Amino acid sequence: MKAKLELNFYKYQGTGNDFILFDNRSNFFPKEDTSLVAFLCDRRFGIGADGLILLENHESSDFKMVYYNSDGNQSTMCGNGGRCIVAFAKNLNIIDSETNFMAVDGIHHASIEGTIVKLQMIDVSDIQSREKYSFLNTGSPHHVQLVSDLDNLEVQLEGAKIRYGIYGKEGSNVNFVSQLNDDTFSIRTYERGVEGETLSCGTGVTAVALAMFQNQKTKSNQIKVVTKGGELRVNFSSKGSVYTNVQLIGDASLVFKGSISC
Ligand SMILES: N[C@H](CCC[C@H](N)C(=O)O)C(=O)O
Repeated sequence: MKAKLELNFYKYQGTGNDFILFDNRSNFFPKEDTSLVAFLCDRRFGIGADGLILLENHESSDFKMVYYNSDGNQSTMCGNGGRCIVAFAKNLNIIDSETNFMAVDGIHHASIEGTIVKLQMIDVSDIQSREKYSFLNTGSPHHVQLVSDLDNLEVQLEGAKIRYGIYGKEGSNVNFVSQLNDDTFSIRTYERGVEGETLSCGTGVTAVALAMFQNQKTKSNQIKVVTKGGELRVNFSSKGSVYTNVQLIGDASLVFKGSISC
């Protein structure tokens, strides 16, 4: 018989990508219980979210981020989740306006002003360009493909075909893109581990900005990306095909807090 848990949680969203966050500095959370994570993320039977994030102590940085997709499994870096945990750490008075925190892909510097969080992403140096798409890793794996009619695309269907058809069990996130003007793109993303379209995907937005620059669709290194959940900006430096000082910038805020018995 599993012991009853009374869990105090915080619900955050970053441009519509939504997460359940726990202050797990006391290590109370049963981190191997994937069915609990999937239940909490369930939009009918649980709280509902695209993912779940634990904030934990870390010996040499302000805190550690542990990320789970809504399927219950721990996964690779989440850019929007990274922006939300910075807002969470600020609200917990763990940080002021700047921070360095540990995540699955290493240390991230970030700053927060109001609800706008600027998150440094990993350097990117391996963008694989094919005839119809690019593949790169911005902390999570991303397929990036320009399409003609983004608004009417069946993202669930077409995204799953690519996620399973090209990338197999390991999978990839799948981003469909249209160019609005020289420095602005619109995207829709099928997210691995959610196995569906999310309103935005931070590592996906970052991947689109870098792939569009690499493929000479833009000359700007300050890119605006329009998602269903709002606008994000990606700034970066480039030297040849190496991208550094990659900054993901946008809104992240608390929606509500609560407790759940399970
Ligand atoms: N679903 C992604 C992780 C979360 C990415 C997304 N929520 C973001 O904001 O970067 C994966 O398993 O690769």
